[in-house]
Amino acid sequence: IASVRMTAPSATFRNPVVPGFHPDPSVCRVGEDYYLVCSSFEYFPGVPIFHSRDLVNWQQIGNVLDRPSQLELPSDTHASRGIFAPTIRHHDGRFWLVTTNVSIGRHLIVTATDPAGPWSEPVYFDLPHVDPSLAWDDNGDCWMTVSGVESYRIDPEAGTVLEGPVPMWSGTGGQYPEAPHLYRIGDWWYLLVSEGGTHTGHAVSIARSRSIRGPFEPGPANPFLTHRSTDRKVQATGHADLVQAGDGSWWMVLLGIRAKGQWPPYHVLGRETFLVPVRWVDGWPVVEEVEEVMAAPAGSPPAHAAAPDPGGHRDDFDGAELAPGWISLRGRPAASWSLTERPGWLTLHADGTTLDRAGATILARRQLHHDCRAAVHVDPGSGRAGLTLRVDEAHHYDLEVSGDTVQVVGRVGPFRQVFGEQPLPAGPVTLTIATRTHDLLPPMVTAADQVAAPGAPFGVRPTACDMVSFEVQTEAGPVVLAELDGRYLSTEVAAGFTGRVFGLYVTEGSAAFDSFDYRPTPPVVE
Ligand SMILES: OC[C@@H]1O/C(=N\O)[C@H](O)[C@H]1O
Repeated sequence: IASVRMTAPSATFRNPVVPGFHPDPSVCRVGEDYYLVCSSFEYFPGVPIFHSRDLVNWQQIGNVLDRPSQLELPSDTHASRGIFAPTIRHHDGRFWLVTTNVSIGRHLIVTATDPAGPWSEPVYFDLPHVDPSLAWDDNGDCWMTVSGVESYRIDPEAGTVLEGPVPMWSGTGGQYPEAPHLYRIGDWWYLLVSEGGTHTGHAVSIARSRSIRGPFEPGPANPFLTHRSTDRKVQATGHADLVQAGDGSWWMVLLGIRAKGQWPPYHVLGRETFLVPVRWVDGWPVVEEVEEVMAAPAGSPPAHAAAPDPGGHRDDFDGAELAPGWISLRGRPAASWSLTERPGWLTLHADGTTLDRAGATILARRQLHHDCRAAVHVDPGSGRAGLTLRVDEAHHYDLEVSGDTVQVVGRVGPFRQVFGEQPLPAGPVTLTIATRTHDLLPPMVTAADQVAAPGAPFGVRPTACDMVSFEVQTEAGPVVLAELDGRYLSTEVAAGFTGRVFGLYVTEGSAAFDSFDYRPTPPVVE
C-alpha cells in the first residue's frame, strides 16, 4: 500500500480544512476530484457537499438534501436532531449518499450523476442505529454498515434488506462504537470504527478480514488515532473516513474541535473537518497527531500556509438564487423569503415565531473563525428584525431593530435580558456582530464598571475570553451597544452537535436585507 509521497517541506496546509460546524465528514475521490459531505441536523437544506482538487481547498457546490421531499424536519424537530452522519461513495458511475434522519427514525439513500445535484428522491431503510455507510463487495452486492456495529446486505434501489444483521467488530471497548466504514484494499476488507463518543474521549480504531462478513482481526495499535488526555490544541478527534489520493497516497478526514480557555476548555465553532496524512506500516494505518498546520498533499498549492485565510464572504443578494451556504431552520417556506420582491435585497417575512421557538424565519451562515465580524445592512420597515449569533433556540445573542430602537438581547437557557439599547432613525441601518478571543484574563468586572460600561460581563473572571460585541452604524459613526461573554454560546454550555451561526431574521412583519458581509479579523495579539 503506497505511503504518503510528501512534497518539498515548505508545502503545508491549515487545519481545519473545512472550518465551522462541519462535523462527521465523509469523502470520496473520482478521478482528480474529491467530494466531501457533513451532517446538518435541524438545518435546511441538508448535507452540505464540497468539492476539492487537492483535499485542502474546499468549495461548497451545493446541498444534497435541498427539497422538502428529501428532508422531512417536523416543526418539533429538536435542535441537534434531524440529519446525522452521512457517507458519500461513488459506484457504477453514480454518487451515492446514505444518512439518517433521526427525527423520523429512518436511514435514507439518494443518488446523483452530478454531485452538485439534483440528487434523487430518498430510498428509505427502517433499520436501527446511526452512521450508515455503503460498500460494494466483489459480487457487486451492496452492504450498509451502521453504528453498534452491524452490517446488512441491501438492495439500495428497491429499499429492501437481503441479509443481516451481520454483527461486526465494534472497536476496542470504548463507548459508542460508531462511524463505521468498510474499505476493500488489496485482498483485505478493512473496517474503520470510531469510539469513545464525539467529545474529548473520541478515538479511531481499525480491523481487517478476508471476508466482508468477518471475522475481523483488530489492528496492532488501536486506537491508532486519539487526542484524549493530551494537551493538543485540536481535541475530540474522531469520526473519520479514509481516501486514497490520485498519486496513491492515503489521507483521512475527521472531525475535531479547537477548544479555547484553560479550565474547563470550551469550543464555540462546533466540530470541524480536519485532514491528516496516513502512512501504512505492515498493512496497518499510522497517523501523526492532528495539528493546525500540517504537511500538504503532493501537488497541492500551499494555499493556506501562504496567504491568510481567505474565508470571508459577502452576499449582496443580487442573484436569482441563494448561495448554498445559507441555511434555515427545519425548512424554508417559499412564502418566508424572496429575492425578487425588492430586487437586490433579500426580503424575509415573519410568521410570528420568536427566536426562542422552532419555526422562526431565519437565514444563517456558520461562524468559521474565532475572530470575525458579520455585518448586515437591513431595512426593518415596520417589522422586528436583526442579526443573531445563535447555537439553538435557548442560546442566542440578538442585535435587533424594531420601530425606532435598536437593542442587544441575550437568551441563555431560562435567562433573557436586554444588555444595551438606543434610539434609531427609521430606515436602513448597518448592524455588526464581532467576536474575538484572547487568552489573557481580562480584569475583573465590578458593579462600578457596569455603570460605566453597561453590558460588560458582570463579576465573572472568565478563564479565557471569547467576547461578542454588538455595533450599530449611526450618523456619528459606529456605536458599540454591548459586549457579552461568548462562553454562553459554546457547546459546553448549550450542548448539542452543532455550532454557532450568524442569522438574519425577522420575528414580526417583514424586513429587507441589502447585504451580508462576513470577514475573519486578525486575532488579538497579546
Ligand atoms: O454528529 C451526530 C452524531 O454524533 C455521533 N457521535 O457522537 C455520531 O457519529 C453522529 O452521527
